[in-house]
Amino acid sequence: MFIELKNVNKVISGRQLLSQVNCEIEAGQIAVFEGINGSGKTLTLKTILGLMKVDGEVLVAGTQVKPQDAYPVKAGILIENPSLITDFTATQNMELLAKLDEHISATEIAELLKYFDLSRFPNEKVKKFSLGMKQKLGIAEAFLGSYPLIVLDEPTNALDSDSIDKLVDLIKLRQSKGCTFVIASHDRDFVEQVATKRFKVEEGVVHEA
Ligand SMILES: Nc1ncnc2c1ncn2[C@@H]1O[C@H](COP(=O)(O)OP(=O)(O)OP(=O)(O)O)[C@@H](O)[C@H]1O
Repeated sequence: MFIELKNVNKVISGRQLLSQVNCEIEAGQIAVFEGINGSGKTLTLKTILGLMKVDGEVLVAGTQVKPQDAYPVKAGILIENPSLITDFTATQNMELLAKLDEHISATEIAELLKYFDLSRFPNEKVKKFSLGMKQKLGIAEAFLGSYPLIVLDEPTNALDSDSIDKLVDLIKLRQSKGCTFVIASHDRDFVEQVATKRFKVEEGVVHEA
């Protein structure tokens, strides 16, 4: 099993935000967590990535996830709003992220930016970008480095339908090369197109759909 959550609980200020979560995701799956706003999708993704301390056990690629580590799980990540430096251009943002991994080449950066139609304004700072352009840059960053795991929180937010089609194609291409995806989304059309495994999240309870 590539990802395992065993009896995971999270309580903040007396509120049970994740309740006895058990789930298993095999390598190469596109696992989608669905649920209404505030149901616990983002918290589940953060748990998998070790971005939040929880009670219970979290395993990724057979290793216990330790939130106290600097970079607990190596993955491509788009979680909540893309964390972009708005005074940088798209390329500069990608180059900054690429510093984490010596294998990332300038060609890979250029190809991803071109794929998401972000190379038309090479000197434009991100602060001038539209919401959709920022979202696409956040997605491009998540695909950078070809990590075996990519985690995307509401990736279709602010995207036009052509961009969603491109995202779907790229997810499927990477899956065909063995990448595992964990996605939170309430975009039903998108979920129908990509999901190979679906989980419903309701008030912090996760069950397989
Ligand atoms: N740090 C925190 N402290 C207290 N409550 C929190 C914290 N983080 C999240 N919550 C609460 O936990 C619940 C689940 O949050 P989560 O962000 O996982 O929702 P979600 O399913 O991703 O929703 P959305 O679709 O709106 O993104 C929400 O009620 C939220 O208010």
